[in-house]
Amino acid sequence: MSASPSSSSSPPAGGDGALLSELRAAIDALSAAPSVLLAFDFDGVLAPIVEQPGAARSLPASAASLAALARVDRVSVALVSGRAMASLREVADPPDGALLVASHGAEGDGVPSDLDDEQRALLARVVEAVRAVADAHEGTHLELKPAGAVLHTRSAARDAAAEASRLVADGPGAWEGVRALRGKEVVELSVVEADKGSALVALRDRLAERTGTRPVVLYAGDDVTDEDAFGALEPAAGDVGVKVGDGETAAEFRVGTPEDVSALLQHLVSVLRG
Ligand SMILES: O=P(O)(O)OC[C@H]1O[C@H](O[C@H]2O[C@H](CO)[C@@H](O)[C@H](O)[C@H]2O)[C@H](O)[C@@H](O)[C@@H]1O
Repeated sequence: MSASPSSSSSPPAGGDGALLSELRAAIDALSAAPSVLLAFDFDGVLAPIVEQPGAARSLPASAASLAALARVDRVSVALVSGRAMASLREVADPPDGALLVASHGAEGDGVPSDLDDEQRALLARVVEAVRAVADAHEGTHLELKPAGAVLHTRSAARDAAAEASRLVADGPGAWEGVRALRGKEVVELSVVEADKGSALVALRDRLAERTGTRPVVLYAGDDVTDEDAFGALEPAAGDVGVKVGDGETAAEFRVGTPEDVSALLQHLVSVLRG
C-alpha cells in the first residue's frame, strides 16, 4: 500500500514508507473503536474506471476483503455511490449486510424516494434537454437515474466532450431546482438536494442511534463529488479520509489507485478481524 498524507497542493501518492506508516497508524487507532463505519465510493475506488459504466466491477481482492469486513460484529460496511441504486447493486454485488447509499444520497435507507409532481415535471424537461445534447455530440451518452440525468463524455472527442458538458452545465444545469455536479467525464443533474457528505452523516448518526456509540468513520473516494464526504469527517474524533488518485482534496490521506485500496482493505481485515 503506497500512501501519503494529502493536501490540496500535494502530488499523487508515491510510495514513501514514512508516509505510509501514518495511514497505517490512523487505521490502527480506528480499529480500536467499539463501532467502526467503513464507507467506500465505488467507481475509481473499489472498481477501476472503465469506458462503459455497466462494465465496472470491484477488484476481486477488494470484494473479498469487503465481504470479510461485513461479517465483523462491530464493523458496518457502506457503499456511498453516485450511481443509481439499481446500477450499484448490479455492478457492485455488495456483501450481505452492506449499507447502500446511491445517487449521491438521493437513494438509500431512510431517504424519501418519491418525487413530487413539480420534481417529476422538471426531471422530464431535464432528461429531454440532456438527451438532445447527447444526441448531437458523438461519443457522449445519457444515463438515467430516478431523480436525475447524467451526460457521459468519456468516449467523445475532447472538443465534443467539452462543448456537450458546457451545454448541459450552462443549460438545464442552471435551471432553478436543478443541482449540477461535475464528476469524472460526467455532468450530473438532479432534481433533489443530495450530497455524499449529508448522506454519510445521516448514516453515521443512524448507526450511533442504533448502537448507542458514534462510529469512527473511514471514507475513501476518488472524485470531486467525494469532497462533501471528506468535509463531513471529524479527524479529531478519529475519522479517516482517504483520497484515491490525484486532484485537490480535503482528505487527510491519499493512495494512488484502486489496487492500493485493495491493500488498504486487506490491512483493515487484518486489524479488525484479529
Ligand atoms: O460515486 P461513484 O460510485 O464513484 O459513482 C460516480 C459515477 O460513476 C459512474 O461513472 C464513472 O464510472 C464509469 C465507469 O468506470 C466511467 O465510465 C465514468 O466516466 C465515470 O464518471 C456512473 O456511471 C455515474 O452514474 C456515477 O455517478
